[in-house]
Amino acid sequence: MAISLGPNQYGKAEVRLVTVEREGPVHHLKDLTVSTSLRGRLERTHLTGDNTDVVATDTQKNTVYAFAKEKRVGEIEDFALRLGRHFVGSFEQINGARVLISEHGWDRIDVGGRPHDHAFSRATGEQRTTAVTIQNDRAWVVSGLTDLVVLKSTGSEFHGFPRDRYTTLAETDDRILATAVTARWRYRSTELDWSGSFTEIRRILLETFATKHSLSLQQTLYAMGEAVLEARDEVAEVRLSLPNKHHFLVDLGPFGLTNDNEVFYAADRPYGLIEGTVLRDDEDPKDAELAWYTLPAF
Ligand SMILES: O=c1[nH]c(=O)c2[nH]c(=O)[nH]c2[nH]1
Repeated sequence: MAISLGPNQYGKAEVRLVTVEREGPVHHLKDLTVSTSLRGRLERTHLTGDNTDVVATDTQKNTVYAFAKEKRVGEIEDFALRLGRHFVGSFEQINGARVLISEHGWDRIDVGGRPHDHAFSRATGEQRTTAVTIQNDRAWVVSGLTDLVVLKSTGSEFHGFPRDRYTTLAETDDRILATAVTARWRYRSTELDWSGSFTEIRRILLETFATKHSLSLQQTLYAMGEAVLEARDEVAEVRLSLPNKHHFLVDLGPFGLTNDNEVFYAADRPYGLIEGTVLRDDEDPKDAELAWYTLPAF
């Protein structure tokens, strides 16, 4: 029986990097979690333990910190591209790299109506993300956001689904719709105004969630992805993962009270999980395959 080494990668996961950029008394904070993975001619270490080709994960971590000092970190996409290209360009045996970065937000503390120069409070759980893939001299960028929690208190219905002997869910033409958006979008280019693009895509996702009258979370998911692709030429495809954060009407009957869509129980789990991809038809599927390889499907 012949046995061989299949696809593999290795690196340092979740390097925590915080930088302070000083503009006189005003400080600018960047708070990142960076993961690097390298691919290439790595049979020797796996098959015999000969580490000649292994760029140590410790070296990968140190490179993240040194790069943060040597040049302004800037946008997470640019930082990830620099790191990935460095590893592939510097080591002949390494022909591919994946760099994942999530950015944690900090808001300036308001003191007497003025944003403080150097004191911050952690923003919500929402994070901005990027996944950069380098393969020889090519690069792909998949950016996104996680945990953008949204709720609309009307403008959402759910009915017309099949009923069998296990179905108890009541049909509704007016329910709360709430979710924590994880969105990732694949860019068609590696040189962009990343921050401007992110801000616009986030705005479009929020606006569409708010304004699209929803007959299902699936319909809302498609509408959100479609709106991004219609407005943003730089985006090739959008993947969304939307947990349905159910808000159930509380039965107030036992207390002799009616519930006119006013009192809800916010369930923690289980939750519906609606996931999907919205695509342009004219894209090369090979690009998508390489850009998403080993990333969560949604
Ligand atoms: O928007 C929804 N989609 C579903 O597939 C579903 N299933 C369910 O029980 N509630 C909902 N809501």
